[in-house]
Amino acid sequence: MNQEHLLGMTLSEIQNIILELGLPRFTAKQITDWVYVKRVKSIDEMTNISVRNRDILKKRFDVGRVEPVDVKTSVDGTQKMLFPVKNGKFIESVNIPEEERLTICVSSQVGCKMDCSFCMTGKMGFLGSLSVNEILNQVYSVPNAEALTNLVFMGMGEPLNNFDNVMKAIEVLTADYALAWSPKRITLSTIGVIPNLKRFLEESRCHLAVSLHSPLSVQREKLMPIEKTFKAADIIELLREYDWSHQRRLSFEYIMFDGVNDAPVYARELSKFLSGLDCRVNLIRFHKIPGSDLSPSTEETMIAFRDFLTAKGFTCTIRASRGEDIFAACGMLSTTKEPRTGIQD
Ligand SMILES: C[S@@+](CC[C@H](N)C(=O)[O-])C[C@H]1O[C@@H](n2cnc3c(N)ncnc32)[C@H](O)[C@@H]1O
Ligand code: SF4
Repeated sequence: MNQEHLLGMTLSEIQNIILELGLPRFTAKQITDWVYVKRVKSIDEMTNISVRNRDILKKRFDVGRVEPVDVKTSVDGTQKMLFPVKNGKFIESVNIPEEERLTICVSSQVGCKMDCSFCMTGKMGFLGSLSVNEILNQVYSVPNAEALTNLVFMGMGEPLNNFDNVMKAIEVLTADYALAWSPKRITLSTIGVIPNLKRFLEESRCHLAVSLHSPLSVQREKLMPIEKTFKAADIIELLREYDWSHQRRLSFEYIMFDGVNDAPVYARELSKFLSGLDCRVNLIRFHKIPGSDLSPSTEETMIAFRDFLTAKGFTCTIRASRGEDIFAACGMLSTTKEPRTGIQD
């Protein structure tokens, strides 16, 4: 039986279905409450809906919750979950505990077509986009799901290449009838697919992280083929049109590659490139991947780079690597072969 899933539907979509099925109008709100707030896994648990009406629902729908088939826990407490998705494929999600927070790093696609030279997910190629159900199932089915405080779209895939489903997932996360999260608890990371970036800025109030990695177009193009189509300079120009001085946060991610983009001249160019923008810069240690000549910068180089940008007035941090021992760190997610045999840093 190919059931449709309730998890992933907005209130108005459920209202339309309720009308179609001839059920009482208030059933829609009861369903969103059971699925999104009470977090039930089956229609039978929706005990304030009559048995007859539950039977009508069950003919076409299920809740659509899927448990991870594998959970790995890092020495630093980071957890990586492997979820099955449609067509026999798999995706990974990561839970990152830190002080008072528990952040989930969700995937938006299986693989990615953007082919950045430093990224394991990119090496998989593009195998499909996740449905709203598959995105939200990560949020509902990871261990400690009810304790999650923040969400980042930094797992597998380019979220702006799955725009409609990512935006609908954000709608559910922030809707009063569902999790009622503040959009400030959500950060979308993108390499800058400009048309959808513009829509994201206009249609959501979530934080934005832009993967920049070089202030120089020629170099960025070598690292990230997207630069041919959407130039970082045009992304910056677009971002300058928005007011970032209030609650919404803009950050730039900058992976530091030894001898490539980590010399003082790059720090100077970067500060000129971003000058006047109210933003943060996150320096990311490169997690080495098989088949790539790139290597991580040294700790001293990263500190000097950070100190330069800080002196120029930027809030600049060196992002702590989390979950490297279980291949859960940024850019290390890949589900080409399961179970994976492992790569070494
Ligand atoms: C995997 S991407 C997913 C989100 C989106 N596609 C993007 O590129 O921003 C999340 C972050 O991981 C970074 N990343 C990718 N490969 C990496 C690696 N090998 N080491 C460190 N960071 C990496 C990306 O540059 C990006 O900033
Ligand atoms: S860094 Fe992001 S956009 Fe680039 S290949 Fe990896 S997932 Fe795709």
